[in-house]
Amino acid sequence: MRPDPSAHALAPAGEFSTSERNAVYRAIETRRDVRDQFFPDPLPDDLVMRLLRAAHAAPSVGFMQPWNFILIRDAAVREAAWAAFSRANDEAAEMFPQERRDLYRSLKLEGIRKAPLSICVTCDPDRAGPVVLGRTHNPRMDVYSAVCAVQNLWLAARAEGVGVGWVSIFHDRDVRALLGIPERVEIVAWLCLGYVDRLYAEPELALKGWRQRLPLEDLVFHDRWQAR
Ligand SMILES: Cc1cc2c(cc1C)N(C[C@H](O)[C@H](O)[C@H](O)COP(=O)(O)O)c1[nH]c(=O)[nH]c(=O)c1N2
Repeated sequence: MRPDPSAHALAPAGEFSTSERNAVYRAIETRRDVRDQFFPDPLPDDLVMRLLRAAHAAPSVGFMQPWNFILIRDAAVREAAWAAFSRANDEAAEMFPQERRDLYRSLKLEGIRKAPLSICVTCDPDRAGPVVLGRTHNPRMDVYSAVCAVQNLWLAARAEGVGVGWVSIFHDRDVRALLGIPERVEIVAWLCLGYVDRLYAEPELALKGWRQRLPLEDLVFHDRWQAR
């Protein structure tokens, strides 16, 4: 039976108070990718559930909610993930020109062993059947939806005093084998989570001279693409 739409009145959008609005922007602007500042203390289950509920509140194409969240607390699994990272990171280092390679190698690019919890976020393209509202002309839309879930979790974590670090320096096949993820399911993110009490004021990669934030005005076009 179809739900009766008239039974669902629109709720007032409501205004955010100034402090609520400031809090949202503060979470956005001070969120950081965390690699090294994790405390080892386990995250309470109710906190993890709040973060997952934030992720699950994300927008998704055709409301397909294609995500799964694999919670990884087992130190042996995290150790194996770190080994997979380490192999991939050695390969990655070789791909940069010599003058960048030493700087690359000096960067800490994961917190897999230090963070008490990892979450692997996946995208199941079959979650809502073969034809999905909004995905028909761009099959990547399901993965974009899963990335929205990651960002919701990341911002909620910032407000909870929990650091999050996204690690993508892996061969897909290594993570797939480690966690038993079927071929048809896409691996979207490996996230490291743990309490933090200090965060860099700017992206660590900027502070360490890897790459600087681009001026926003260079990225905004009006009405059409502008060659610059
Ligand atoms: C899809 C994706 C994948 C990765 C990242 C991010 C995203 C969005 N980032 C984090 C990235 O380096 C970081 O977001 C930027 O440097 C900006 O810093 P803040 O996030 O603002 O601290 C990241 N960082 C890292 O140390 N190792 C990694 O493998 C990755 N992978």
